[in-house]
Amino acid sequence: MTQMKIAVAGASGRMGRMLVEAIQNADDALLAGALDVPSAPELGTDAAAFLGKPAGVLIEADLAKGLAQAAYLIDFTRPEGTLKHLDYCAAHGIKMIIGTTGFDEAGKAAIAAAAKKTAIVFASNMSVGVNVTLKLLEMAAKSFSHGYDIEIIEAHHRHKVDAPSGTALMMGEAVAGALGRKLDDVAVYGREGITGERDPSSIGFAAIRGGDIVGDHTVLFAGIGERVEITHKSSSRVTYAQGSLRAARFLRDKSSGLFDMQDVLGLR
Ligand SMILES: NC(=O)C1=CN([C@@H]2O[C@H](COP(=O)(O)OP(=O)(O)OC[C@H]3O[C@@H](n4cnc5c(N)ncnc54)[C@H](OP(=O)(O)O)[C@@H]3O)[C@@H](O)[C@H]2O)C=CC1
Ligand SMILES: O=C(O)C1=N[C@H](C(=O)O)C[C@H](O)C1
Repeated sequence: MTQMKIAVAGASGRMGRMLVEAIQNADDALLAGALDVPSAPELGTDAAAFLGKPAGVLIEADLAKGLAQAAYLIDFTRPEGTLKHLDYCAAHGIKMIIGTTGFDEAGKAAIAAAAKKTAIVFASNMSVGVNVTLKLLEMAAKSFSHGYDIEIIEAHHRHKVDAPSGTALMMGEAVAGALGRKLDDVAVYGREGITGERDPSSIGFAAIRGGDIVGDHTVLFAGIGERVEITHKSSSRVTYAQGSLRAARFLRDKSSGLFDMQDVLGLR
């Protein structure tokens, strides 16, 4: 089988490096390009230099140069970066795997529109564990639909810029959907001061930031006399990188369409 020619955006970032390493170690993938912002100190250097084994691929800021050889772009950057890459990829038929979080509604609509021109997997969490947990949450939410308060607690490293995490929001969507509620109508993002008693239909979010926590998520169903907690903890970013490669493999035979990791993992 031919190798997938994959470029990585944000190549010198935490996820970018994980992805470069995963591609270098995969028999069915070839690192075909690397992008980063013009101010990145690593610009112009070999994307795999940090592994001590150069790939012969330089980190570029220019999209035409960085994507010239690529059939896929894996993008874990920031919404404004991803949306710029999206336009280019849609215009040039480059498939995308988008892991970036923190999009507003307009950003999500732009991704859906681009998926009419190229194939895209877009998911706030690429790990198998989190995606299976989403199914467990749907089941639990249906059983705890009355008499249980639902709160979502997430913890991440000190460098994370968006809150709540994309995963916490996906978990909120899964739980709200199973209960026939709209997350926008019931979400409570943090509490302070005289808040009044808890609205029983609400879904609360709390975000913790500190140190090098890779990503912890707990959904709490709190009743009278008991509580159930469903928790996922990532101990390494490798799970996100491997999930992204699975997503690229899933896109091999697709030329357009918007998919998520539930599609990739056959969980829908
Ligand atoms: N879906 C999933 O499974 C996962 C999603 N994520 C998400 O991925 C994203 C990146 O996370 P992480 O790797 O930790 O972050 P980092 O900050 O370590 O990496 C982001 C990279 O993108 C670059 N970048 C920043 N702004 C832009 C821009 N406007 N255009 C292009 N590139 C840009 C950064 O450059 P510079 O450092 O110079 O600013 C950096 O190289 C986040 O949104 C995070 O939530 C993370 C892990 C898993
Ligand atoms: O920024 C991170 O690190 C992570 N971001 C994703 C999110 O916002 O859910 C996925 C994972 O939790 C790590």
